[in-house]
Amino acid sequence: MRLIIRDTSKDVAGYVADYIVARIKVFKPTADRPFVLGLPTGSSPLGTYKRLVEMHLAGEISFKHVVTFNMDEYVGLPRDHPESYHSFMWTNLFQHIDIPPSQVHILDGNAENLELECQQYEAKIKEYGGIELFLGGIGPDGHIAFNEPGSSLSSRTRAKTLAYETILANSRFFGNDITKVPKLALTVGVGTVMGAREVVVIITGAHKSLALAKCIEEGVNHMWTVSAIQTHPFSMIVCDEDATLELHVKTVKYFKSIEMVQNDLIGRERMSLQGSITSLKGVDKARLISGETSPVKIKV
Ligand SMILES: N[C@@H]1[C@@H](O)[C@H](O)[C@@H](COP(=O)(O)O)O[C@@H]1O
Repeated sequence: MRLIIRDTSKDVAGYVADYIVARIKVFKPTADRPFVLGLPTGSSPLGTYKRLVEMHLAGEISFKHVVTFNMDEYVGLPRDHPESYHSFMWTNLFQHIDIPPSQVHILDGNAENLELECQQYEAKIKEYGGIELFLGGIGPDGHIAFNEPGSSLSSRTRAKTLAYETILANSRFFGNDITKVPKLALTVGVGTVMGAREVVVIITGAHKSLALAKCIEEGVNHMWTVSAIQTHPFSMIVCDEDATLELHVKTVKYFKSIEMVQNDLIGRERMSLQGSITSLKGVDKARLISGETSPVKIKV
């Protein structure tokens, strides 16, 4: 797992958007072989979505051959409610880009049979050959999607009762009235997220610093479900300085030094390639294009 630390949440958004765009470009998606992207809601990805829209409008990226699967949705909230995750995604991303609506997948929290809805969602992901890159955010209690503390780390898409802390945190979107926050949600499981070929998690703000520390400095633990990322073969957390407050200085220095060494390798790789990156493939190439990681694999 890599930890990328940027000064501000805006820098984090820029980094993540550039990275996703580079990954899509290198993948060269087609109608028959689309790029399958997992997406979160919340304030964490907002800056990234804004930047993705800007890049699309500037003609730098097309989403025509991108298929998306969102992480979660409230149960019982009308689809057109301003706080439904359907509304969130269309308002902040989908309506501004060229993704065909048929390629957008969001769980239906109003489905008659919620269990069947979840099973079909998993089946659909499988049908597309799995998720190429799952982008996530976390709650202050370290939950990913709506996988609240105590969720099984091998869980799949299902209905979940929300933790009181999450209801409280999300009440800010419902006029600070906790009675208006749905208490149940449909969510992909920790196992669904970790089943993606790559996982990228955004963690910003001092209120997430304890979760970040638990996630990377302690063991894999169902009380901090995002910590399952430690078992993923290809993952990255992108955080801001504020989120590092609870980390040991040694941890911060370690991950910064790894990035420094990698940047140095990128420089050398670029020189030896003399501007050509044609010999590189897939993710290695994306990481080189995004300008932040090296095509040379380093065990971290
Ligand atoms: N289900 C969502 C999560 O997917 C999200 O990561 C979390 C954090 O939201 P924010 O980014 O606004 O802090 O909120 C909700 O609980």
